[in-house]
Amino acid sequence: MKELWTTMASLMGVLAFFQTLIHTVVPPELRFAVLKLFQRLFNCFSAYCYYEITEIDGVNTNELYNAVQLYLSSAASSSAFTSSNRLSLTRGLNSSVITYGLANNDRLSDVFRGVPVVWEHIVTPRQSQTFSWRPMPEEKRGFTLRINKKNNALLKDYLEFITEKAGEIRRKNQDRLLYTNSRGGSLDSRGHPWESVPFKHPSTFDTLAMDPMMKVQIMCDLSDFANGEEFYKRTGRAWKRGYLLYGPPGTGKSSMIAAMANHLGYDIYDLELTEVNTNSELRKLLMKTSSKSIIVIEDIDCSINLTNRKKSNGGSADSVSGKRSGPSGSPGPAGTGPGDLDGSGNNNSITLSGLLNFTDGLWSCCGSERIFVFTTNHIEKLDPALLRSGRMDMHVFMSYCSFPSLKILLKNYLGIDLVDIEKDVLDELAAVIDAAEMTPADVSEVLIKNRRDNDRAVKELLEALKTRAEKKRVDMRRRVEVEEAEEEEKRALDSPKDGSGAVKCGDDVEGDYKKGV
Ligand SMILES: Nc1ncnc2c1ncn2[C@@H]1O[C@H](COP(=O)(O)OP(=O)(O)OP(=O)(O)O)[C@@H](O)[C@H]1O
Ligand SMILES: [Mg+2]
Repeated sequence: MKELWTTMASLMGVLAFFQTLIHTVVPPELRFAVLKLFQRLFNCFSAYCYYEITEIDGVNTNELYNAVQLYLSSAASSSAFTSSNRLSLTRGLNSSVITYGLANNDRLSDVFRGVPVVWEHIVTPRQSQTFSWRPMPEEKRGFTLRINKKNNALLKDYLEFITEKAGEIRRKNQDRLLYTNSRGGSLDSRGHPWESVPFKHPSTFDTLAMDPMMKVQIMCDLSDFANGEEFYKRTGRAWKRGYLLYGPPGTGKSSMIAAMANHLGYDIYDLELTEVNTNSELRKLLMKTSSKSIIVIEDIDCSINLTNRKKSNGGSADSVSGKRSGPSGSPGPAGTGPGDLDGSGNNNSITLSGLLNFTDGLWSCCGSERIFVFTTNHIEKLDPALLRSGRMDMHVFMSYCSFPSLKILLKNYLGIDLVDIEKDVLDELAAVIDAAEMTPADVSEVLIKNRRDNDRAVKELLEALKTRAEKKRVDMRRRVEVEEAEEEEKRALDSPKDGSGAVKCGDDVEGDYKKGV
């Protein structure tokens, strides 16, 4: 230890000597050049390479600086780093997360693929304010990366790794945004058609009550999609995916969308189709969405006149205006038909074809990594073109509360497992749950109301399920009786009085019709 201190003292002495020498011997105008020369000499003999990443690159913000800052901020609190004692703390706009940062002129060590590197945050006062169209910060900030020369080949990969990590952190730290086009076609001061608010829906796949197998399947599908950049590139497919969620009201379709957004860290664009007037307006909205987002159209059957396309195929509606589908007159995306309005901007109303182009056509690929989600309570009302395979990649039926779903709701709302419930009560629940056809929303309601007393909550739920199942049974019996009576009546009307049933030649059919028979 003593030897180390002695060596350090000698080195400091030598350094001080050279500094004084330079100051006395070298004229001031040459000092900078001499120092540079010394630095070059030092670099020649040094085992390290140094890279500077400044905050401002000319007059533009250096994205790499921001990425490094974010990366180091997350890593600063991690034990993988030989961390310094001084860290700066910040909280960004729209964020509820506090981030750590490397304090001014401080250092951090990192290891990438087994290679140690050192980062230094250099902050110096800006000497002269050069002319610039935008105000420059008073301090010059930058990171210096020190890496061993023999590991220099790793630099590109390391910086790519940092950029990717920074993107992840940014998405995690920043609250999701929920966009809406409720202003109709009007733009804000920045020419943006979407309005946004922070999205703080707490729904996750853990809180979502649905068939566990289906849940896992959807989660895997989403993860594959988010990590599938290479796959989509290789196969020449646009990096987008469509989900159609259908089922009765209160079965969790909207909750599922929130869970998807929270799972992937994507923003949501809630597209109000009734506020969109033309196909071209729809296209403009699409162009202004960012990647890594979910574009949602809720209750698609109520949002658009779905007979529109059929009419246009028949040549009655669209053929009047003589519009064709593709830019070269070809049909748009498969199944859009000759009446397709491709969003040429001349239509005075939005059509199903315009919507199909929105999700499938060339314009759907402006930007990437986007998910389209449509929801409906009435899948039978949707145009087959919207349902045909390949249009919506996954059709997800959100069903009434099943036994596995009930298990999740009991855990979420009451904090109990099935083993905590008496065996005969559990058997009764299992026996009645499917017949009751109660939605998860209804079940949640009963559990919320009685959540102070778990036994009471389960009892009330059982009662509600039994009542509902009985009502369903009675309704069903009544419906069957009515149907049987109608059938009987129809049969009686159909059976001819003379027993033959055939209309004889010369019968005055038209006369009977006129008489109102
Ligand atoms: N599958 C579910 N898992 C957990 N909670 C659910 C589920 N379904 C419904 N809920 C609860 O019921 C409420 C209403 O659900 P949600 O809005 O997601 O239903 P929906 O299917 O979108 O209904 P609608 O068709 O009327 O839009 C939610 O706030 C949630 O608390
Ligand atoms: Mg909904």
